[in-house]
Amino acid sequence: MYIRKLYTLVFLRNDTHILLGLKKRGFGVNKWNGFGGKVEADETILDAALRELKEECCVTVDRDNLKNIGHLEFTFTGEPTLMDVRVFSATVFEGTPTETDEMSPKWFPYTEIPFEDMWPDDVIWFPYMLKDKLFFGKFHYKGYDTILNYNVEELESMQKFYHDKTK
Ligand SMILES: Nc1ncnc2c1[nH]c(=O)n2[C@H]1C[C@H](O)[C@@H](COP(=O)(O)OP(=O)(O)OP(=O)(O)O)O1
Repeated sequence: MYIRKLYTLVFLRNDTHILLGLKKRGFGVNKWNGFGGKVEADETILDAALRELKEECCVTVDRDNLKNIGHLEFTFTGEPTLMDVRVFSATVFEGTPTETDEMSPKWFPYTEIPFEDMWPDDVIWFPYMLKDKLFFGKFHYKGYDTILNYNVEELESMQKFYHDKTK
């Protein structure tokens, strides 16, 4: 039985590029990733996603333009925590992505995503996101560099996925 901790992860995209941020401190330092973090006790997942995006790269997204596109679960050998990461994407946003204390943002063409400097799982599930498919990925790590086993599947609908999950 794991202790589930909720996180958000937001990607801004256009037809050719995706915005990633280089993490400047803390968990995942020096890795490129989307923008996100822990969901606080007093906020909804959507509110947390919007807050983290603003805090980390100074961009705001209207909540109607933030689409839940995937669900990721990470477990680690010998650790009681399950990281439950809700993945979002937006193509419409306000503001210019700007460096903050936590993240340094940069647009990458889809053909030049720096997977060698990202979490090892990203190269496995990014193709679903880039093909606009909904997805559920589960990864079990030894430490933070080695994936011991994983499964990724395409989903029909996020609503159905969460509905079925709570049955
Ligand atoms: N393996 C993997 N692949 C892709 N994305 C992630 C991981 N592990 C992760 O943690 N993440 C994502 C999930 C979150 O968006 C961040 C981690 O959030 P974190 O920076 O720890 O949370 P904050 O609330 O911002 O933390 P503080 O620095 O404020 O304490 O990475």
